[in-house]
Amino acid sequence: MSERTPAMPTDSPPNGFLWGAATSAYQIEGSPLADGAGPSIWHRFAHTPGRVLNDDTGDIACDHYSRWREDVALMASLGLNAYRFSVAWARILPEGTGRVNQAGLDFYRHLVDALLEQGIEPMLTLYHWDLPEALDARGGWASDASPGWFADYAQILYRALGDRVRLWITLNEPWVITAGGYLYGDLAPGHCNPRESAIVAHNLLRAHAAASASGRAEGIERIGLAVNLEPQDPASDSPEDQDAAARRDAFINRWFLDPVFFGRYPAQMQTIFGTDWPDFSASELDALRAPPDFVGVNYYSRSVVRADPTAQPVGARRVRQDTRPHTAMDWEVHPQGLTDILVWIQGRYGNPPVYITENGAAFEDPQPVAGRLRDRERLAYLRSHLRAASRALRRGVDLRGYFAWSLLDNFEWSYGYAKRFGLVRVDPVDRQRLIKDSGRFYRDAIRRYGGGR
Ligand SMILES: N#[N+]C[C@@H]1[C@@H](O)[C@H](O)[C@@H](O)[C@@H]2O[C@H]12
Repeated sequence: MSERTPAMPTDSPPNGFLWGAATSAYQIEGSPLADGAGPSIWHRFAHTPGRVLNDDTGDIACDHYSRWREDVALMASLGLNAYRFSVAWARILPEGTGRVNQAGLDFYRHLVDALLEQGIEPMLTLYHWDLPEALDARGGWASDASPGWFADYAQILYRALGDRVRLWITLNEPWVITAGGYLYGDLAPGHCNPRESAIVAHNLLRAHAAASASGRAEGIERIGLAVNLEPQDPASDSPEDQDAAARRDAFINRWFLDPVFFGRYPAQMQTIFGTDWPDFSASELDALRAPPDFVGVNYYSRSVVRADPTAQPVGARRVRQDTRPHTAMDWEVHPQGLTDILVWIQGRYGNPPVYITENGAAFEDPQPVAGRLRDRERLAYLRSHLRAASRALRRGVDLRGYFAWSLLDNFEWSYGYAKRFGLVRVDPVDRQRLIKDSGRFYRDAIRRYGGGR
């Protein structure tokens, strides 16, 4: 990679295109119990020995709860015109329902006002995995009452911030919430129960519908759903591999989008879960229909899929593409998959407005030298994926923005601080911020193609 900023990778995007970065509360804020906040399931999970690499916790994280003014200034210096963040439910409702913690609301109101003062559009995620511990004690997302809890929480935020936040996301990655938290158990709350996971997924969809309706009632006009999407390419032309890829496509890409757009689950879900799949009535399925005003696409990589009856519950497994570059998460670098998945949404769901709400990569960063961090691999990843987004725009996809994951190196869930996705380095000792070369590249791309703030 030449020392000079590489040729920009993309045609001019449409006017009003958002150039942002994304984070989430538990991953960056720290101070999880400050100013009256209640504990979340991630506070408990991270403090459970053995659950997180190196027993890292989000107790400090990026110390954003104290440094938010500095971080807004950092966003402005990068030229961002948008910023996606999440609200920690337990800062607003320490017990999950009932008593509102005004200090929690004030934190997010100050953050939003500071963003607006800098001409940065806030995109607010209502739920990014950190359920109040008090609600998990009452059954959590497996509880039939959970959609109501979520809708009530959402209404509090709509009323507090709806006059200044225009872009709302109900849930971040319901598939990961379900699979990580209730099927595979590597994420909070750490359950491994297929039937419970199917019920949790259903309640998450009910919660999205309830929070969407609650938002409409409050005059909120742009409510989206952020989903992790991953093209599933069969490893061969064999019927077995083709069927395996189709099952994994249903399991990962359509489990949540088909219900919200069509009011039905993919047919493969019954095959995948067998007797663990609940017998949902027609009215229960129809109640899931809640088309989002926009789809938030979190894209990282694709999968090449081979049939494998031992790889349950889908009977399919990923085949590593050893000849291709991979990130520190061992995910193949495959920018064409971003174009493909955006075009897939366009064709399957009627070309809805789309934001790339997360795209980025973890790599083993070099140490900074003379105040510069040359993260060449992350810069190349960003460049190739911006180019891929540009190809989708040329195909007529209604793409309205791109949010890099992530603004800051942060708490990467069960990997702790071992995996770094940031455009900006956060020193593990003093939390000092340092814009990496990838951040400089993004800044230059925004200046040249972004239309500015
Ligand atoms: N892993 N990984 C990085 C990133 C994670 O840090 C985000 O919180 C999730 O929304 C999504 O999984 C993607």
